[in-house]
Amino acid sequence: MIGGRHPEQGSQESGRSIFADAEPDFYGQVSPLPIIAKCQWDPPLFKFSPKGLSKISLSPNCSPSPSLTLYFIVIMAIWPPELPPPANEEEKRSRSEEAKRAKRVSDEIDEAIEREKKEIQLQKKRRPRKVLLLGQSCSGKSTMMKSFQYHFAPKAFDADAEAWRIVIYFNLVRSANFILDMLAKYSGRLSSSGSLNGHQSPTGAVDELRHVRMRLSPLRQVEMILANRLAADTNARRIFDDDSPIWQQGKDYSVAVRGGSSWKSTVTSARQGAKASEVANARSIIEACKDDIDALWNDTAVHQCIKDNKVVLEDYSEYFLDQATRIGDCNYVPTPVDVLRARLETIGIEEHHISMETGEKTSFESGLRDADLMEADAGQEWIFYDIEGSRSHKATWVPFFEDVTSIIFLCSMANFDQKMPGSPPRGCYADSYSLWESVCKNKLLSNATLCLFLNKTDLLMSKLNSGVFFGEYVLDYKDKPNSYTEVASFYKKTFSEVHQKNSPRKRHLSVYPTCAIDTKTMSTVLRRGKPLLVPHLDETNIYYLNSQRSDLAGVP
Ligand SMILES: Nc1nc2c(ncn2[C@@H]2O[C@H](COP(=O)(O)OP(=O)(O)OP(=O)(O)O)[C@@H](O)[C@H]2O)c(=O)[nH]1
Ligand SMILES: [Mg+2]
Repeated sequence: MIGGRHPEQGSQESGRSIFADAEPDFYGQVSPLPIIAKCQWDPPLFKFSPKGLSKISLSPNCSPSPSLTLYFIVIMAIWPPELPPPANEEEKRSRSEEAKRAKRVSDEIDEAIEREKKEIQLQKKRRPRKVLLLGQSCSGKSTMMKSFQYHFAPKAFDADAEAWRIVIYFNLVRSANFILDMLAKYSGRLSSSGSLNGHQSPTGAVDELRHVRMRLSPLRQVEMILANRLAADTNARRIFDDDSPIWQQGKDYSVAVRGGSSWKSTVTSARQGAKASEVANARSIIEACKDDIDALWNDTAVHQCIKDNKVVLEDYSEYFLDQATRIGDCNYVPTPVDVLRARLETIGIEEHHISMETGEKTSFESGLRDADLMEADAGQEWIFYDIEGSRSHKATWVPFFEDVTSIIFLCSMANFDQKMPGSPPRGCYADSYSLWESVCKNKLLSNATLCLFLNKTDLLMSKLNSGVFFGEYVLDYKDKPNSYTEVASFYKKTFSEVHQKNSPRKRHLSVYPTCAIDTKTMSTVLRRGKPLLVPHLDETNIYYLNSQRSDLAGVP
């Protein structure tokens, strides 16, 4: 139905008609309001929408006076005029035919409007959704991206698992060698009574520990092979940090890749030749060493040494060392959690294209508000820009990302007791806080929806439970209770205030405590946008490392 009255009441008058030959782009533009009719004055000045007087819209090219506007409003209200009853049968028939024709035109216009609406919606949907991942190094950006892929593009995730296998081996071997280095450093303190730093090894023999170290010596070569395999094929860099003592920094070097996902195809493509046999060789050495790695890691003297000397292990080390026998098995196939745990440092800006396979709802687009959840089509493309942690600070890249739809900022809640290198070094909490502040106040990013993921809830919990005091490192915390709920609430409150104070415009901020390696809770966050909000935190609902450490299934 178009116009103010039904067409049967009469619609035509010579020279003027409210029935348009209305092409949707009558004014050479795609209008969000459906064009329903136009006045056929020459030149046409107005177009009307079907929803009555309130929705009359003007051609962008004309600016009529208020009296002229009023005139058209009145015309719309009274148009078309009442016609006198037909004088004879022929006139009645002709009017009826005219009405039918008008109805046909009306229906065609309705259909065109509907088509136009659908097309616009489709175009909006087809546009790739762009998400910027920001945060300190090691805050979990790449892991969050993998988690998104795991939930919404599972086939692509599975296809990548083979490439991650090499990273997993590398992480395991690197961790074992790190422990060996630490023991070498403290071997001077191996006392004649057979104890390490005064702590008796459960085997009762430090000699046995020495033998284990000797049997694990081929792992040096394996580490080099895997590092070269990952690095050489991928323009990667190996970072040698000679100045930092490895037993404190946990990083004598790390391996990183550049350039999105291309490294995965290069790593998996070489199935034959020298490189493939090198990797096969490395695998059999790992298999031969797996029980010794396990024995080393389960030696209480090793753990005591870590504790006494405040040695910081990489986040992934405990997990992979716990899983040494499984990973070392010749039939080992990486699990999703193994892939999420695998660590490969990002260099520069990585662009990841993820094509939605499930067509499920995701909460990412809308700033995680329930009301706006997006029903994505299968095939919907997402582009994640994963920015290297240290680069996140230098906002030179910002102008390239003005059109991103969402920003996900990851703040690790577990590194508050560590220091960022630099001169002078500053605490990781302060560093993340200032990075967040600069993201919030950036005008060029002000149109993007903002999500803050307070990540590594599991590590925060185990750290607080082990007796590390948050208030000792973050003075603003004062003497509040050293509990997970209080600390997480503190993070939420202070970071929300920073956003409120600095955002160039009023916008919604969603804050979520997350554990990026936990597939179950991440499913809730990513799919429903309704995870465990900090004010209502229930500690029992949050996954944390239990005594077995490898059990990830304990999330209710
Ligand atoms: N325990 C635990 N580990 C996590 C969590 N999130 C990430 N990790 C681990 O932390 C390590 C670093 O995560 P990444 O995702 O590589 O960090 P990133 O922010 O991309 O770091 P850069 O690439 O250096 O900028 C990986 O080993 C992850 O498996 C978490 O919530 N809990
Ligand atoms: Mg990364």
